[in-house]
Amino acid sequence: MTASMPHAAGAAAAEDPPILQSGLHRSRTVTHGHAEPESEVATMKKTVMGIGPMLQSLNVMNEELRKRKDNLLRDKLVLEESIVTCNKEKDEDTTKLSEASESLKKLKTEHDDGKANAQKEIESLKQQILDRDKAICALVDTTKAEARKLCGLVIWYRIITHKCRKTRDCSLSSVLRVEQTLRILKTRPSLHTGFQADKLIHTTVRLPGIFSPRPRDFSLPNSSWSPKMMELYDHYNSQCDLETEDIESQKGPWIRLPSYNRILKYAKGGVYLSKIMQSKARLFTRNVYQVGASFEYVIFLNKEEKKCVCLFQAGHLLEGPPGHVHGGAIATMIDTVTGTHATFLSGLVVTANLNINYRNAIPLGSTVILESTLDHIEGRKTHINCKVTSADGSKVHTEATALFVSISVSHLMGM
Ligand SMILES: CCCCCCCCCCCCCC(=O)SCCNC(=O)CCNC(=O)[C@H](O)C(C)(C)COP(=O)(O)OP(=O)(O)OC[C@H]1O[C@@H](n2cnc3c(N)ncnc32)[C@H](O)[C@@H]1OP(=O)(O)O
Repeated sequence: MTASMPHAAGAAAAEDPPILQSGLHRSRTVTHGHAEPESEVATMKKTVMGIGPMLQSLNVMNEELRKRKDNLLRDKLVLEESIVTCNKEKDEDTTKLSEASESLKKLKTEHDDGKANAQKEIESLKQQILDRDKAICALVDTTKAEARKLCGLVIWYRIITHKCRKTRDCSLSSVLRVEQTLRILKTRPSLHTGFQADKLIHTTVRLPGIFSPRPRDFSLPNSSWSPKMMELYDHYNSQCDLETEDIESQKGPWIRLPSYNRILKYAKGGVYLSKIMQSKARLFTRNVYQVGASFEYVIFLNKEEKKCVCLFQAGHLLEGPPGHVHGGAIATMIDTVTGTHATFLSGLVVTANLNINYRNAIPLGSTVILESTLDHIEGRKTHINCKVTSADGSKVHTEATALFVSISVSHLMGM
């Protein structure tokens, strides 16, 4: 029976749900088969009765599906909305990004311009410093002996004045003010009328702070000084004019020379000056901060008698022979005192020759006196004698002669 069904009916049956299919199948069987019609009807009825709940569940399913579809549609709408928002934000971000990169580009250009300008200014400042350095060298290199002396004193005596400690210029500005200094130097009568030591000293105290602005003065007494050292210090210091810090107007026969651990302050940029102004450079005799450990000394200068006296207390770091001072340390002190003395007398000098006779060893920790006297000056040569004695003068420890030769600043730079 089933095999004889027409194709159209078979196709329709294939599209119907399985439950309906069985009912239809039977009704078709009844129609074509003409067999047991009543039971067929009853079956049909049963089938139709069964369809109701099925339809109900299908409707429930349908409703659920519809709800899900609605939910999905709502979700889709929400998603679409957020996509729109995202796109808007993306557009805004893109605009902001392009604005930011634009201003970054602008900033970079400004920065580059600023950098180039600063570079130019630095170059021009360097050139100014260089020009001034050259001007100093040119002045020093003049044939005038007074000019040489003057410039030597300008360099060296700056540190022996009290006034230099009051100057607080930074290195760069001080170098830039060299021009002003040069003007002062050129108008000094001493350049043309002969060497006038007092005036030169006075000139040097006007110099801007090439030197350290407020350095520690190592020549002042400290807790390590022995009673003998203090006694001698008081003796000479009481003969110094304490009223004024200006060397030119000091009336006492003695001047206590301040002493710092840094002679020249570092100046940036200048080829010539920076060659001799090294930031880490420290005076050999003043580079130990621990009081009493190495060289404790103070130099007094007597302008009228053209002599120097140095009170020296040798610390435990200066040992040579057990319990006694190293010969090199003694030589160092002799060179220092005679060198300072020669500088006062002749301006910028270097030691050319030093002859030393060690007569009696110096006990470590003891106080001795170094007396530096002028032998004679002969052209560029300054001959100095030096004697090292015990504090009471009863024992001669060392005797020396020293030769100092005057040099120009450019010689110093070329050394
Ligand atoms: C107040 C301020 C305080 C400062 C505080 C600092 C405290 C520190 C102080 C510390 C101070 C420490 C100080 C230091 O530690 S200074 C450091 C140690 N010294 C040196 O490094 C000096 C190196 N030498 C030179 O630069 C040159 O050789 C000099 C400049 C010396 C001479 O070369 P230059 O080419 O310029 O000149 P020249 O050769 O035509 O000679 C000129 C004249 O000199 C005579 N001659 C030369 N050499 C000798 C010799 N060995 N014995 C005897 N005679 C000598 C020569 O015959 C001639 O005489 P004459 O033919 O004209 O008659």
